[in-house]
Amino acid sequence: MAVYTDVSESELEAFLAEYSVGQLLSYKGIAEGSENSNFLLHTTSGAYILTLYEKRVDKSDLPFFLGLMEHLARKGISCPLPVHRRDGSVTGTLAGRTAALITFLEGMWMRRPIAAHCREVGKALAALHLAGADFPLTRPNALQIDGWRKLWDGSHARADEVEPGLAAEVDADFAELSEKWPKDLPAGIIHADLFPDNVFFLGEKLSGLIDFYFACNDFYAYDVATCLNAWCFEKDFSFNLTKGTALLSGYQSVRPLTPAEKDALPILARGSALRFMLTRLYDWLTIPDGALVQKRDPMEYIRRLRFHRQIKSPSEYGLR
Ligand SMILES: Nc1ncnc2c1ncn2[C@@H]1O[C@H](COP(=O)(O)OP(=O)(O)O)[C@@H](O)[C@H]1O
Ligand SMILES: N[C@@H](CCOP(=O)(O)O)C(=O)O
Repeated sequence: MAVYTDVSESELEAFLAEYSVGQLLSYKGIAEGSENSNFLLHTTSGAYILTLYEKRVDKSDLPFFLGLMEHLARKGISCPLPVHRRDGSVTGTLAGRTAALITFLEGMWMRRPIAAHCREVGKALAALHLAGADFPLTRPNALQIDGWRKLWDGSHARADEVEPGLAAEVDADFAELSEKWPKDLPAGIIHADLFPDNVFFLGEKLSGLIDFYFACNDFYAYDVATCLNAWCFEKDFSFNLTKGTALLSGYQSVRPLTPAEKDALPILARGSALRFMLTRLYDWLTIPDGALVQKRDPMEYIRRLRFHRQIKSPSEYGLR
């Protein structure tokens, strides 16, 4: 459960007094998510999400994240909007944490996405890339190879507890990825975490994107690779070519990939799998058992890494 910080009714009411959102009617912690503490709020003016920013969010990045949501919404991307306080600011302090109120988005995330959902996600991702192109702020991706190394340094010594031989296996990935990582591909604002739990649907129609707290500037095709990892593998870790084809053709119907982006897809998919394996591994080894947060299995991403290592051509992802 992602509620790291408890909030009392009286402190929440004092926080809300700075906004023009009416009176608090109810609030409850949201079990889903892993990075921040989230609450669903009902006030006399409607439903809102209250987020208290926790360990992985650098508070100096909040103008980027919240400003990006406003920019994308203005450009027609369906995403939450930060609610402004009476003084015009979009963050305040609550229970000792920096906190923001954002609008509630209707819809639910797909536990078992089908190809039609993957196609919609591909289209939405490309639309996000185009809409972000003139966003004036930038944020380097903290989770590129150097950032991965820091995570790895904190986990390496215990990696073999998860699976014997894992440390050596991942060391070899680092060596190869450092050598082959692309240097020059089309780049701009990327979501960087567009997993199924961050995409809402009403039926088969995509109703919105949430959770921009990993958004940054990086290669667009890296975002595509992350979506292939997050949306197109089955529970048995087989890659679903029909879903891959749907996601990639959806993306390309809005923003065609360049030949260089297509060629880079296997190495980007491998790097993306390594990145998510590393954050999961770090949490797996450091979050105490019994903590109120759902730990995600790093092995799911080791299995993807193993798949990407043996890819010979980007067409194996369903690329046309
Ligand atoms: N704007 C929103 N509208 C509706 N539900 C939301 C919204 N933002 C977050 N949620 C709910 O909160 C959960 C956690 O949000 P998320 O931003 O993914 O948290 P975290 O950054 O901690 O992973 C989501 O799965 C969703 O159920
Ligand atoms: N998507 C990441 C974890 C980040 O969680 P989120 O709830 O913020 O999307 C993973 O699956 O490892």
